[in-house]
Amino acid sequence: MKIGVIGAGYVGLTTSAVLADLGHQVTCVDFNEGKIAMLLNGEIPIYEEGLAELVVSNTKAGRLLFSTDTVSGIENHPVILIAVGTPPLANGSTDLTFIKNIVERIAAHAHSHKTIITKSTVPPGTNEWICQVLTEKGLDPGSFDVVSNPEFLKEGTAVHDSFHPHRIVIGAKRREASLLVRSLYQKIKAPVIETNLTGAELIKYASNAFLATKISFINEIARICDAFGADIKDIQRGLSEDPRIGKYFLQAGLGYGGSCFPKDLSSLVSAASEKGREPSLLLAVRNINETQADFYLEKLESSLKDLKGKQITVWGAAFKPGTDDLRSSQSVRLIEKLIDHGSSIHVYDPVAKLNRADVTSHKDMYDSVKNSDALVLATEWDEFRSPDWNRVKKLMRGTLFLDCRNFVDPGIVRSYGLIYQGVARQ
Ligand SMILES: NC(=O)c1ccc[n+]([C@@H]2O[C@H](COP(=O)([O-])OP(=O)(O)OC[C@H]3O[C@@H](n4cnc5c(N)ncnc54)[C@H](O)[C@@H]3O)[C@@H](O)[C@H]2O)c1
Ligand SMILES: O=c1ccn([C@@H]2O[C@H](COP(=O)(O)OP(=O)(O)O[C@H]3O[C@H](CO)[C@@H](O)[C@H](O)[C@H]3O)[C@@H](O)[C@H]2O)c(=O)[nH]1
Repeated sequence: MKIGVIGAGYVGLTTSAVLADLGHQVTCVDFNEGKIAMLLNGEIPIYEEGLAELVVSNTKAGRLLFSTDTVSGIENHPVILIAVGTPPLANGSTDLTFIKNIVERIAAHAHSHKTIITKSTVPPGTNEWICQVLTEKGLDPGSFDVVSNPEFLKEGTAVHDSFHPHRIVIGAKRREASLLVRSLYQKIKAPVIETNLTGAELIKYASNAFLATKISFINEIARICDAFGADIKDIQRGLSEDPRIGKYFLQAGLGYGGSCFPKDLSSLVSAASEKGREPSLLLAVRNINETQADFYLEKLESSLKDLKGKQITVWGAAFKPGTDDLRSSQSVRLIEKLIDHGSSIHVYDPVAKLNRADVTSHKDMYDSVKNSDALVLATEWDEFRSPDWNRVKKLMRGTLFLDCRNFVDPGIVRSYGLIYQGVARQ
């Protein structure tokens, strides 16, 4: 099938490469000229395991093209997949500017039947609204279909997740449109859930809200365990053995970040409030996450007495390992709090680039700890699991190690003469 994908970000680029690999003819369009120039040059603008290989092989096979020409992307493809950003506004609701822009362009340049697939995460009611706008702008309702087909990939494992999704959700008004989208993914083995447009939008929001709830739940339990001197890792193990609870998304720590959970939770809160429904659980989930960094800050403060003038090294800046994405990173939230308290910050991340005037970024993890009073592990990259602790201890001025992700063995760290600290760790 001929597909025009609008947006070459984490979702658009991955989806383009995967659809091309499944045998479709894909043109990935982005108005960011720099991004498209890189892609045309065989370079990948984001860090995502396996994506470069997939892009290169499908480009060579002639199934994957890149362009900045949105109009041709619309005119030349019967299937248009929207994967533009839907960032948060200051009040927590969703900024639909990029979606509106593309819908207007579709209205102006759709000269034959179009199946418009919304992959971007959008608030309930948005796809119905797209149908309405297209009709108001003069498109015959029979000349287009709008399908909500939300994306569930995780950054860091985006390619794998796209080939092996837990489910494919398709929201449509007409059976034919739903079947067409099903056929795009014919080669992928996954349960298909068919619903209407708003149902699909809400499955996406409910999924992210539930996962965020699990994380805030375990972080609240960690706060309680910390007060009683219990180890959260034991509680996690005990919970996970019950299949009704499950073992995923119960890693206590600094809390959730990224471009999705914080934004989508706020968007759902906003959508619910607009309809007069008080989302009290979601508000609590968000509140726990927003205050989680304070617990780690207090741990540092209680050990170092005064954070002012202290040199603190932070390992990990990305919102999670496996990505260069810094959006809503909890590590950055903690760094900003430390700066506010007068600490000087040194950062090392194997991939993410934190370019800020008030932070010293290092290319080498050992250089980053030289003369530091404390070392903070904020993102659990593999290379932080068992560094040369001897070297770390010798290079540091102080002895404090704060593990914000419960990632390393406290006994090992202590055996090198360092002080191990965490929330609810023994
Ligand atoms: N990042 C994820 O892990 C993830 C997972 C599932 C769903 N989502 C959702 O998918 C959507 C995209 O997320 P992302 O992380 O890929 O965003 P992104 O910011 O990485 O990429 C969006 C791209 O769209 C381009 N764009 C915007 N308007 C355009 C237009 N009119 N024409 C051409 N290009 C245009 C931008 O230049 C940008 O490159 C969001 O709604 C997000 O919530 C993201
Ligand atoms: O047990 C856990 C699991 C995750 N996290 C944190 O939660 C955040 C999000 O992690 P993850 O879900 O792995 O990454 P995302 O790439 O943001 O993916 C989420 O958001 C995407 C965008 O909507 C969805 O498509 C995915 O299904 C959903 O997992 C990160 O900061 C993690 O550190 C925890 O603190 N504890």
